[in-house]
Amino acid sequence: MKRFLHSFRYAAQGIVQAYRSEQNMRVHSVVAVVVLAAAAFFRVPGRDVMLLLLAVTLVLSAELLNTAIEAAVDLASPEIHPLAKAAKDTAAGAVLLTALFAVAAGIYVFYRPVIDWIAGIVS
Ligand SMILES: Nc1ncnc2c1ncn2[C@@H]1O[C@H](COP(=O)(O)OP(=O)(O)OP(=O)(O)O)[C@@H](O)[C@H]1O
Repeated sequence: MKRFLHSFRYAAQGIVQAYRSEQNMRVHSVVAVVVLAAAAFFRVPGRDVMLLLLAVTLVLSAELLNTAIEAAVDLASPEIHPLAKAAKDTAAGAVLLTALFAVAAGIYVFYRPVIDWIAGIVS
């Protein structure tokens, strides 16, 4: 049980460390809060909120893995090496893919509510 609780503490330390060192983590988190606030404002259905939460979780998880890979590569290969570049660029590619999914999910969820909201203001 104690080891189990320790593993939670180490995981939390990893997340805090990523927030301290990675500006992208902070930017993605601010965007996530704004998106979830917008979901509350537009009263989007529960299943759409779950889709947004999935997108947010994917992006932040990919960013954490990217941070871990960057740290491991910098430790293993502080000098310039094509494999170091491949590892870092591939990890960054994973973040990009999840971010594109998040944009697609955002358009899917907010397109209709935003159109209806604008129509309500104009009419
Ligand atoms: N050891 C290395 N060997 C070869 N290319 C590297 C190496 N380190 C970094 N690079 C190249 O430089 C790019 C930027 O590397 P860096 O470590 O600054 O990552 P970053 O994505 O900018 O990190 P951060 O998210 O902290 O800003 C990498 O994507 C890679 O193409």
